[in-house]
Amino acid sequence: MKLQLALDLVDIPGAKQLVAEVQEHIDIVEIGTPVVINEGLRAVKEIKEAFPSLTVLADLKIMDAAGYEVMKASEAGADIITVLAAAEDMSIKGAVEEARKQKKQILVDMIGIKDIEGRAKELDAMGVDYICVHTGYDLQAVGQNSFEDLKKIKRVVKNAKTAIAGGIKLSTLPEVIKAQPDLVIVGGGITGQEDKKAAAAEMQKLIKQGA
Ligand SMILES: O=C([C@H](O)CO)[C@H](O)[C@H](O)COP(=O)(O)O
Repeated sequence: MKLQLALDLVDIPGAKQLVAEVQEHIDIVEIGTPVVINEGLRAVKEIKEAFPSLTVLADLKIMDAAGYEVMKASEAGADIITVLAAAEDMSIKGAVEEARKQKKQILVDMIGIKDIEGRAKELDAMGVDYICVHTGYDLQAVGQNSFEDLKKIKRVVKNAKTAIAGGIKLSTLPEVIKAQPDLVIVGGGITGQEDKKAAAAEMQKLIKQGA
């Protein structure tokens, strides 16, 4: 089980500072969608150059023109690129094909999907690398989480790795770990803490114990 730090509410210098602080306690650093919107793929490039040994995920949430966008994110240095599960199958397949060419990986984000099991089975058959259940900020605000959805995908996914994102905190991490995802994605649960390094270290410890 791996820990991914999601960076959403920072600029490039802020991202570098944060990664420098917690890097020994995380496996993957995510350049979040708001950062890509504000700073472009330059954010991916600069973080990869500054921290070459860390796996970098570009959270582009691709919906169309997937092959092209995966190619551009790959050129910027992303190791993993996100595509939305709601995208057309043609787009998912295009993303997987381009990622194979570039020796990169695709994480599919299930945000907004209603038939979790059905879509996860289809995505698994299309050869995606990760399937991620995700409660976005807007549903976190009304108290939702993806813990049950994680159990659902764990039951049906045979090949892809499983991941979970959305409002995970130190207090809820043990419940997440029990369901044994391959990847736990945490943003505010680390970046919103006063002592970010301590929060990341504690999460890493729990994950290592539970893996
Ligand atoms: O993907 C995300 C969200 O849609 C904003 O881009 C976040 O990175 C993801 O939800 C993890 O962040 P937290 O919910 O703060 O843990």
